[in-house]
Amino acid sequence: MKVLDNQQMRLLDRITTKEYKIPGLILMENAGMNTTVEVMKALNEDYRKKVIIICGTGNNGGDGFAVARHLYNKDVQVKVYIVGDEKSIQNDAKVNFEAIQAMRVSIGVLKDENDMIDFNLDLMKSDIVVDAIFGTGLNKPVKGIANEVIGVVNKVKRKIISVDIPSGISGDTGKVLGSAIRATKTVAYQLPKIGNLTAPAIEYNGELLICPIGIPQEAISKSQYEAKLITEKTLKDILPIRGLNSHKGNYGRALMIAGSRGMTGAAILASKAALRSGVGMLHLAIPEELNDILETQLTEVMTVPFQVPKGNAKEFTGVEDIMGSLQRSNVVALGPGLGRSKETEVIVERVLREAKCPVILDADALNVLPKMLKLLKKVKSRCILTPHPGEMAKLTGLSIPEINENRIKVAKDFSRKYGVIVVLKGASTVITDEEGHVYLNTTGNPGMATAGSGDVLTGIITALVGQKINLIGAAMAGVYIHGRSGDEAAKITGEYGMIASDMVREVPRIITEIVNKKKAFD
Ligand SMILES: NC(=O)C1=CN([C@@H]2O[C@H](COP(=O)(O)OP(=O)(O)OC[C@H]3O[C@@H](n4cnc5c(N)ncnc54)[C@H](OP(=O)(O)O)[C@@H]3O)[C@@H](O)[C@H]2O)[C@@H](O)CC1
Ligand SMILES: Nc1ncnc2c1ncn2[C@@H]1O[C@H](COP(=O)(O)OP(=O)(O)O)[C@@H](O)[C@H]1O
Ligand SMILES: [K+]
Repeated sequence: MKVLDNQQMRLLDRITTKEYKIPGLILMENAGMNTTVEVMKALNEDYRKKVIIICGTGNNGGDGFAVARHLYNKDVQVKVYIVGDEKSIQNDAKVNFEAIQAMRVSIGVLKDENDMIDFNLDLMKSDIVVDAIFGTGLNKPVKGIANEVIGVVNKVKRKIISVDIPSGISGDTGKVLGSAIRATKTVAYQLPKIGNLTAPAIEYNGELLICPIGIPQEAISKSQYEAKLITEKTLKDILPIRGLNSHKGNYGRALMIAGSRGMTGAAILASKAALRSGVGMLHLAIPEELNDILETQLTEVMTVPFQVPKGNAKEFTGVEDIMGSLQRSNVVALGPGLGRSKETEVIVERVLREAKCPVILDADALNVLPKMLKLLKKVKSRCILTPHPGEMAKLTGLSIPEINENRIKVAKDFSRKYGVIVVLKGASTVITDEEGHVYLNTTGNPGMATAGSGDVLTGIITALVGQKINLIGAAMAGVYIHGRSGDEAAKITGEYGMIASDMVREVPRIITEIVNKKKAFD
């Protein structure tokens, strides 16, 4: 599914009205009708309940007036409040405004402090609030009376249904512009906006519902978009069905360089996740002193023990053992639990210079990467980087808040600048490629914020690349499966008690489920 920014949504609206001759008023009517259905569900047929509809002076407010008209016709107790000057209401919104005036729906206007008294009283008596203050037209920080209204609405803890996007959220970035409504449910029209899906705004949507409003499919298929959502359907096109006559050689020979004293768990998690995601053969390069413990823990993995010098990193001859194994691999992943030592620097540098196969860089490989960023451009094959915002901050020199306020742009810029695929982790993981494509993940939950969770992701992506899935497909499928494994694990343990191994356990079942659906479809 496409995800649009404000301008792209406006363009799609315009194409619908101009080229497909569907008047904006019809779109607004569909939007109003669909939102009314959601309000009716929230009312649960209890006609004693009161609904307040807060409308801005733009088309988002127009949708709100249409909702008011339909609810009023159904004998629901409705009160409309307009934030701003009603004289500035125009076009389609004005048609709906004049209709509710003619129908004598109760309307109040909020222009200054004095108007807040009645509003507050009505708000206290209300059961449901419909938020139609700002939609995709929000273009500056919310101030004055609108800011005050948002503040009090958030405090009264009513059911809040936001029209298109919670008012105050930037549809372009998901950033809170001053203040924003914290909705219980958001009814987004036709396609989600970036702001509906990216952090930090995902906290504000409540339940997100995408409702059609009558924009023609042809117009949507031709429309420009900022990002695409990764869904189960995306994966059906990515994950191959295994040939009956296939053998382990068909599914890759992956090299994982992970783990160090005190961080063997990272190597174990990444390795198990890779095996559980179907890689044919997995070699794990680890310091020799850890070989016994890892061989005991990882029955199916072949270890590549390497010597770590006691003193001078220049005497790190063990790196040649790793490079030898690299020559025979069709994917290499490095970083989980590797430590931030001089040896790690040597390993990362040598891999970037010598690898002929795709390279996946995570954790400590990313931590030492700022010293040798330019090498990324020299890699013979392609790279996937899987930073969390902290690692991204080191890679870019930006602060973590700067990254989180503009996740898509930051990832996109880095991908373009260095010619790599970026998987910027966190709630709603963003994936970007060298050509500026953006993909947003829909799976996962806060239970995944637990040590080792990222190592599992690295393992899954490594296995998929090993199985010769193209890199961007592997990154997309990897984050989706990883998030679903978190969602499935949370159903059993809950978010508090979930640990990374619980996620590994769920991976095979999720992959099988998707591939089986694909088989049934084929
Ligand atoms: N055919 C269509 O297009 C369809 C569109 N649809 C709906 O329209 C919505 C988009 O409508 P929109 O473009 O009219 O913008 P909207 O979000 O209502 O806000 C604009 C108003 O807010 C004002 N304003 C902005 N920022 C402000 C601030 N910080 N503080 C104070 N004021 C501020 C701005 O003022 P101005 O910039 O003019 O000064 C203007 O008055 C979309 O989300 C969907 O719900 C559906 O009906 C389907 C058909
Ligand atoms: N709130 C959340 N919602 C969805 N996914 C999350 C959330 N918090 C963390 N995750 C996911 O969990 C993983 C954590 O990775 P990372 O921060 O590298 O952890 P670690 O280094 O401990 O393994 C990432 O894939 C991230 O997207
Ligand atoms: K809104």
